[in-house]
Amino acid sequence: MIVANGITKKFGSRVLWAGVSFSVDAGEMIAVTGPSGCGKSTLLSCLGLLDDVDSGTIAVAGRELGKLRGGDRRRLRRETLGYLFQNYALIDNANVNFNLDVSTGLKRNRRKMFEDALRRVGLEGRGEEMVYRLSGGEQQRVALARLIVKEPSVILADEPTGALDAENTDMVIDLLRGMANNGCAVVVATHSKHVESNCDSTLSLTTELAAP
Ligand SMILES: Nc1ncnc2c1ncn2[C@@H]1O[C@H](COP(=O)(O)OP(=O)(O)OP(=O)(O)O)[C@@H](O)[C@H]1O
Repeated sequence: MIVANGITKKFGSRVLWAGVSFSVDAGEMIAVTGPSGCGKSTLLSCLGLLDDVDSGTIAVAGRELGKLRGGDRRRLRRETLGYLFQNYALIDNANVNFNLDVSTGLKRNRRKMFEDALRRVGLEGRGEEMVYRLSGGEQQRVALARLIVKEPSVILADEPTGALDAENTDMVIDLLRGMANNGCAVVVATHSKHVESNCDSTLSLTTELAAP
């Protein structure tokens, strides 16, 4: 589902990572680890068409990202990619259900789908609440419910358990695992050994490459 071949990313003269190759199959969940600043979030952004690598290639669902232009990039983002990033990308000034609605397209039985997703993230019956009134951890779980509704083939999760307590951390791990078991390729950037131990494999980035 994801194949990265010899990818390198620099900011100015600073090399974040160089010659990195890995693949993530459908049904697989991998952890991306490494010290703060080593480029985990940047890697997820490159996989998710939010940034570009300097060299090497990335293919997602058989499409080479560097060759995609406007409409094709948008389509891949909309139809294939699911993001669970630190700002959650929620619409604060709207209720929870509205935020789930933006990812459903033309799917039927939306109301039932939303209720089911909210139940699975422990927010049963909270669909009418305004997002700005929710806690950080609750907002993170709304973002997760949005992924459950969207059913993407690829999930890019950046420190998805950062704002959560132990119980909710396990719920997030279980849900991501469940989506992987349903055929999704899941990439999780994390500092948590617990999250890492629940993944199938680990891609470890180091800062050694960044030394001047
Ligand atoms: N657009 C940019 N321009 C210049 N430098 C950038 C840019 N984006 C990120 N960086 C730098 O690249 C480095 C890697 O950032 P990134 O957020 O990918 O690290 P990370 O491994 O996810 O860190 P953390 O674990 O702290 O979240 C940082 O030093 C950051 O300041």
